[in-house]
Amino acid sequence: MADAQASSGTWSAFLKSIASFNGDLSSLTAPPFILSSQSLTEFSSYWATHPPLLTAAAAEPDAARRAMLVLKWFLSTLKHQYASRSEQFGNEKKPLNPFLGELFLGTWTDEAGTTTLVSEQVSHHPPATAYCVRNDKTGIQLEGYNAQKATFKSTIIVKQIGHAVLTVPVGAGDDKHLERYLITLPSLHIEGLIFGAPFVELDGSSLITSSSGYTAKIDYSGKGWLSGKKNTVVATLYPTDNEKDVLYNVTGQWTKEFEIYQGPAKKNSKATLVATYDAAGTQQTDLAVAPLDKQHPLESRRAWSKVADAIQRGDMDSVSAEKTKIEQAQRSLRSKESAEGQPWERRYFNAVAEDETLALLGKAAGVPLDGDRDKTGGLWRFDAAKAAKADAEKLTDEQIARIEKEMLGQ
Ligand SMILES: CC(C)CCC[C@@H](C)[C@H]1CC[C@H]2[C@@H]3CC=C4C[C@@H](O)CC[C@]4(C)[C@H]3CC[C@]12C
Repeated sequence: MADAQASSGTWSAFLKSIASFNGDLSSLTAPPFILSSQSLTEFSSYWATHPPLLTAAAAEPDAARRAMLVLKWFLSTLKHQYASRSEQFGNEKKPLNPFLGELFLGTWTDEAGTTTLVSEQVSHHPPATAYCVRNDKTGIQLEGYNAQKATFKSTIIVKQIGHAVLTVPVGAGDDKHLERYLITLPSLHIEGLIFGAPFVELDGSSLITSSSGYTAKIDYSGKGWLSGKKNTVVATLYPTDNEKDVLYNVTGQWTKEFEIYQGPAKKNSKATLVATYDAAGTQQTDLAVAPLDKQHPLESRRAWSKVADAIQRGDMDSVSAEKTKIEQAQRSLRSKESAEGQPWERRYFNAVAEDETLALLGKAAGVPLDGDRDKTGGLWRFDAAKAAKADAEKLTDEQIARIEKEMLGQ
């Protein structure tokens, strides 16, 4: 509390500044206690905090049940995606604004096998992060990208732009194929701003549409809405062409517990209960990240280590000095690139002209065929050949020093 007291002056100045802000979240100058030493590239890891849930659909023979398991996994990610910072620190924080080419790489190892994450900042203007999560045992893959559009109306309102695609290898023999799920993202707003303890609440709805012909529609609400409880979630799963034929429904809170029932909600009873999920009680698998000295120089924690240290120490002069080094190096690199007509080459992703999944499912999920590329810098897709090349690369000490100088101003 002493902290909040001491910074209450800066907090009201901060509130005034966001009331007149222009939609660019990275331009907000937040008071020290709200600054996170974690960059947005790290947030991609929230998609697989429970690899056994992510991969569960691969072993399920029934297509409708697979769609239900995918919905369950998606809902299980929400707590970490949207509430983990406020639960850990007592408030949401302002993440570091990634630089173009920033990477976040890691591995989960558990009963689901080995699951790897690559996350890359693929666009700077507008800022967009792309990611790919791959599981070795099942061949399940999740890829996607996202950007945010913020507005201010009593509080910070954030619309997520972008989508994710989950591919699940299913069937046997002649029927072997990849089932696809196109996933859209909920919108959110910040609550608790005037009390100096901001946290995320989800609102609106999102969809998961599958190539097997099912759609899940997920509705989000908070305190003072339908149920009056915060972090409320209600979902229905139905054949994409008949929203009235509800096969499963979900009700609960994405930070606590939710139940999955067979059939429409009006028939919910003990007898129709299919599964329950305890978000608070389910153990997550920790992501293993290489030690700093073994990381690529553009990996997030290594690249931002001086800024992060300064944030930990509360040394705001060093924070801004160290940030400026990276920002200036990035600016001169961009002008060099445009002078030479050589744009920055993404390490794991390509901006593609069109995409099969969007052609197939985009309409049902409300995702435009071009993947909103004007707002995300591209329709970004993972490139396995690039990834294999990147993973095999060995940098010499000279190369590392050069990257650190040219790209990070070190
Ligand atoms: C703390 C307040 C006062 C400052 C504003 C912080 C803003 C920039 C933060 C608060 C919550 C954050 C969001 C929380 C969770 C996610 C899900 C993740 O998959 C993509 C990024 C995204 C969508 C974050 C984007 C940045 C965000 C909107």
